[in-house]
Amino acid sequence: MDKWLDISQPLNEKTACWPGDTPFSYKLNWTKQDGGSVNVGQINLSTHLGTHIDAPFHFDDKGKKVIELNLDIYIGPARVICLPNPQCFSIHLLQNFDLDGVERLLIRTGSWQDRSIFPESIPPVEPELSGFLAEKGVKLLGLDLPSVDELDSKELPAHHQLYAHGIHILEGIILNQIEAGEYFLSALPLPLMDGDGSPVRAALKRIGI
Ligand SMILES: N[C@@H](CC(=O)c1ccccc1NC=O)C(=O)O
Ligand SMILES: [Zn+2]
Ligand SMILES: [Zn+2]
Repeated sequence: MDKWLDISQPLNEKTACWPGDTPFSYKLNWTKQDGGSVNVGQINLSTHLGTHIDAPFHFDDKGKKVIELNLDIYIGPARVICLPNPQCFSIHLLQNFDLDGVERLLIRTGSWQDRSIFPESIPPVEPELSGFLAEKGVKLLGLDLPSVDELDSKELPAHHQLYAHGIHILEGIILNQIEAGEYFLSALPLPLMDGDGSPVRAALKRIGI
């Protein structure tokens, strides 16, 4: 039986955070050290910190909230492909891969080298890629980057176009140790009733070898 491979960013105060957004914090409200019977902590963080999924409500007031998202999107077979340091994610680049029947596509770019620093710029997903991926059957796109759009984008065209084509978004995965191939993915969001996004514990298990 193959091991689960953790592809999540560990969460602590140092986890790189979107500029101006809420960083991670954890504190103990009750402690054994102070005579309590248990340690009980409290966490505070942005819903878009670290490895996380976006709900459509993130960029559309009428969009689905996290609790409404189908769990099938986040559990099941996934293909990992390597695209080292792309300028952008275009149809031109992706058409070199056989993606027929791929439901969950995870792309390893290695573009975010120093995880302790939030990147200054990232390769964006070209909005036209959405239709191309949807035709292949993709319903989840995962990147080792903090967004699918340029970081200063206000219109978020890739976010909108992906969802318009039924493709959900997983951001900030760590794939440095993951070779291209077929895996089983588990990356369930928290049951946040009003959530615009959610941190996930993302993990892969090798299949088919
Ligand atoms: N789209 C990004 C997050 C994002 O855009 C964002 C996150 C926190 C604070 C501000 C943000 N965008 C501001 O224009 C994401 O999906 O994680
Ligand atoms: Zn996000
Ligand atoms: Zn996003």
